Amino acid sequence: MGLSWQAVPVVNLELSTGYFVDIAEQLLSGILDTLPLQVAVIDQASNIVYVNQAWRTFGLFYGLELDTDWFGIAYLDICRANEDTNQPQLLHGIQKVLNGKAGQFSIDYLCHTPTKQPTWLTLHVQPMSTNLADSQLFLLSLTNITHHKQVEDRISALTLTDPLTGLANRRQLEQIMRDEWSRAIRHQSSLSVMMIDADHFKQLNDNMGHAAGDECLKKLAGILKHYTNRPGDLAARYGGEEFVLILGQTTQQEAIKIAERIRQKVMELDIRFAGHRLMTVSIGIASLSTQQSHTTKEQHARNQSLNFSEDEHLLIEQADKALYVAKKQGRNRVEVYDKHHRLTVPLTA
Ligand SMILES: Nc1nc2c(ncn2[C@@H]2O[C@H](COP(=O)(O)OP(=O)(O)OP(=O)(O)O)[C@@H](O)[C@H]2O)c(=O)[nH]1
Repeated sequence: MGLSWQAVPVVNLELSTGYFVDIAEQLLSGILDTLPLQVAVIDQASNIVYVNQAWRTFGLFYGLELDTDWFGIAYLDICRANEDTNQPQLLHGIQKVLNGKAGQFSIDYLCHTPTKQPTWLTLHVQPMSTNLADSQLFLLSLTNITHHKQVEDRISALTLTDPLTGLANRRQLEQIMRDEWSRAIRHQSSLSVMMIDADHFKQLNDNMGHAAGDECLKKLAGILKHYTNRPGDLAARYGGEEFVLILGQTTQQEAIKIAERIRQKVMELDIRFAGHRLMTVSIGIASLSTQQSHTTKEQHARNQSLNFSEDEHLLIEQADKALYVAKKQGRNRVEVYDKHHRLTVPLTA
């Protein structure tokens, strides 16, 4: 028999209770099977008592048949078998709801199926207010949020990346600098920062044109990327024709070697402008040695009011001063922050 919303109240009056329940069940399962989100009902032991069509369809990606008998399978066992990201939090959260210790639980997690691209899902579980069964039932839903996550990732890449060179932008540089600075202090390890500036770039632009200037910056960025491959390293465009490298667990001596290689590689690009002039870079280096990070850690311990956010900019400021000296000394050279102006972490009185 066909069913429409208008038809329900009219036929309702003449229906026996059993027949009405039958129609209501059809209507309900029709609604649940039409939903794009995956719905299951589980009992207190997490055993599945109902799944909708979207749930069955998603089962195909695990290599299961559409008519798989889901009933009686413990959902927590499924979670344990799939070593998805956030599995411990997922199990813990569901268990808390089943034990009545939480009113509901939601989590976003990355789900790996053997036959589908990794899929981001939001899992939501909460008790149902129903007296249909002796035991408490719980509604569990899975919503596919992969598309939203991809958009989110794209936006965050755009906000953290320089569009011309693909290197980190200043915002990302500040975040990573903060992390690497506190890591160096915590582990009393070395940390170096390098500031790199293209020489006579105004002249290069004027002579070759702005578009060619852009291409030169991209080539320079490619070299910088090559020397920042280790975890804790970052190459960032600081602005215009100025770049900053963060080199985690890198001593001053190691940073000098890297800087010299970068300087050589830029010359090997053999970009010439204004007749004969070779494109070159000037580089300033500042380093936090293991002793200095140790001292800084002690100072921090002594004085909790010391402001970390002021400290983390110190190396960039010092590298900038060293770069200024490199420019003054004639360009196409590497300078280290002056020994006589050793890294001094500000101490409050
Ligand atoms: N093509 C291009 N040029 C840029 C970009 N950003 C900054 N510049 C140019 O870089 C030049 C920097 O000039 P200056 O600050 O005078 O420095 P310089 O000519 O390199 O001189 P020194 O640093 O002293 O060697 C300016 O002409 C800017 O217009 C960019 O994204 N693309």
